[in-house]
Amino acid sequence: MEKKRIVVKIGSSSLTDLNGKLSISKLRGHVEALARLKQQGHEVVLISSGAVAAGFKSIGYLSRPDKVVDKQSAAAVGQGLLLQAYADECKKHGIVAAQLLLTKDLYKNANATISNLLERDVLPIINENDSVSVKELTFGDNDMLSALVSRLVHADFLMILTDINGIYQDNPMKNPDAEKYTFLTEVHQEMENAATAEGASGVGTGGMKSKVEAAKTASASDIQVFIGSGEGSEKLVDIFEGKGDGTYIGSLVEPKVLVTL
Ligand SMILES: Nc1ncnc2c1ncn2[C@@H]1O[C@H](COP(=O)(O)OP(=O)(O)O)[C@@H](O)[C@H]1O
Ligand SMILES: N[C@@H](CCC(=O)OP(=O)(O)O)C(=O)O
Repeated sequence: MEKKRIVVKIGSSSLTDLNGKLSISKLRGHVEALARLKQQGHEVVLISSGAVAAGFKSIGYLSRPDKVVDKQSAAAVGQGLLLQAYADECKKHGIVAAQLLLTKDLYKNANATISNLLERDVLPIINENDSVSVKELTFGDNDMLSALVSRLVHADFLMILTDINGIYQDNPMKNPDAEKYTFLTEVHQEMENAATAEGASGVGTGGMKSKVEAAKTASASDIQVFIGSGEGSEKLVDIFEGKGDGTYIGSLVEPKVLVTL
């Protein structure tokens, strides 16, 4: 199989339990799938949310806080815990994990470091440096961060894992009859209109809207995009092979069908 450079983005909704707290068992499942993808010979970069989810309880909040400074404080505590959990799980698969906390004004400086880490078979794990990112200087959310990093490192594939199995014509939480987009060659206007900022879980930022914007940014640079979910240790390999449960945007993965609604 041809070696590809793959960026995997895991959102808060895919890392948390029903109370919005970091779920180590979910994280463990993702690491197993990342390890399988690496075993196939691909270069893998992980963009992981979850710092706020991992930290809010330790600093006295019963649920995920809303105020920016509270989230920044929760992230300051949680990021260390998040990375420790990743490092522990990665070690079980013989993988060394590296942490990169990026800011919007300086993220391009990370390019050489990421490439060097990939050459050394290390798994770069990237998050926004939440505690120092103020409103004017944030990526918005990790969806756009994942698209920009994908462009920076000339990735072939961006896989955005979330709590829903793809992009629907309408938010399925409101409209259960909404149909799903499966394979598209590019983001089109109907899809942009369909994707709302609402997040069902309440732990994510940006909802589907930010994922579609990220998909638009990445696919404009010829990066194949997948947005959806999956189960088990083969889920990322399945996504790579076109068997993922979600929406594909781009022309790397068959079938190359443009769906127009
Ligand atoms: N058109 C749509 N298709 C699918 N999901 C949508 C759509 N519009 C809004 N959503 C919502 O977006 C949510 C995922 O976004 P979010 O909670 O931010 O995830 P994450 O934490 O993974 O970044 C879904 O749970 C769903 O409720
Ligand atoms: N950087 C924040 C997450 C921000 C974010 O975009 O979250 P999500 O929409 O769940 O990917 C954190 O680590 O908690």
